[in-house]
Amino acid sequence: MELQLALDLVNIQEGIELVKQVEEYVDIVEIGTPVVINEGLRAVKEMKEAFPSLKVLADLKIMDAAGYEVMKASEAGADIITILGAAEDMSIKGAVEEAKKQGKKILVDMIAVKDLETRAKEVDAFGVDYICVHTGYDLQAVGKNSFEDLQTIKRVVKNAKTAVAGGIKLDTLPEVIKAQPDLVIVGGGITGHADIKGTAAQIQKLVKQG
Ligand SMILES: O=C([C@H](O)CO)[C@H](O)[C@H](O)COP(=O)(O)O
Repeated sequence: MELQLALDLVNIQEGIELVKQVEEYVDIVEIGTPVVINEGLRAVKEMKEAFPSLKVLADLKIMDAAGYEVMKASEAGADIITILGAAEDMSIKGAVEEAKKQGKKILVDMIAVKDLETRAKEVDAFGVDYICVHTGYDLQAVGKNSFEDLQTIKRVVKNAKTAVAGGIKLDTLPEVIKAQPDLVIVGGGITGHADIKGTAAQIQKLVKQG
C-alpha cells in the first residue's frame, strides 16, 4: 500500500517546504488541481526537480484533449496524471495511449460518477493504472466519504490498482485500510494538522502495516 500526499491549498514554495518535512514518509506527491490552476504545470516541474526520487502526480482531472494534456504534464515531469472517469471513453483511451508512449501512468478519478460499478468495470478494461474513488471537498462538507465506494471498486476492478481520496484523517484511516486499497491519498489530514511531520509518520506507519 502506498501513501500519496495531496497539496491543494499552497503555492509552489509552500508546497516544497511542506514536502521537505515529510518526504521520508510519502511515496507520491500530488500537485492538486487548485495548485495547477494557480501555478500551472511549473508546479509539477519544480516539485520534481526538488524531489527527483519522489513520484509526482499532476491532478489535472482531464476531461478532454487528453492525449495533449498527458503529453504536457509528462514533459513537466509528472509520473502519474489524472483523468476523470466521467470523460469520454475515447479521451480515457487517448490518455492511456499517450501515457504509455511517455512511460507514465494514468489515475482515473471517479468523482461524481453515478453508476460506479458499471463505469469502474468499463474504465478497468481500458488499461488504466489506477482507479480512484473520491469524495471532493463539496461533498465532504456535507459529511460524505468514499469508504463504501472503495469496497465497490475493490469488488469489480480486476486489472488496475485501487485508490481512495477525500477527507481521510488519522482517525478514519483504519477503516480505509481494512478495505485494502493500493493507494491512500491524504491532503488536509496531513497538511492541516498542527504536527505535520508527526502525523505523516503515524499515517505512513499504518499504511505500511496495511
Ligand atoms: O483532489 C482533491 C480535491 O478535489 C481538490 O483538488 C484533493 O487532493 C483530495 O480530495 C485529497 O485531499 P483531502 O480531501 O484534503 O484529503
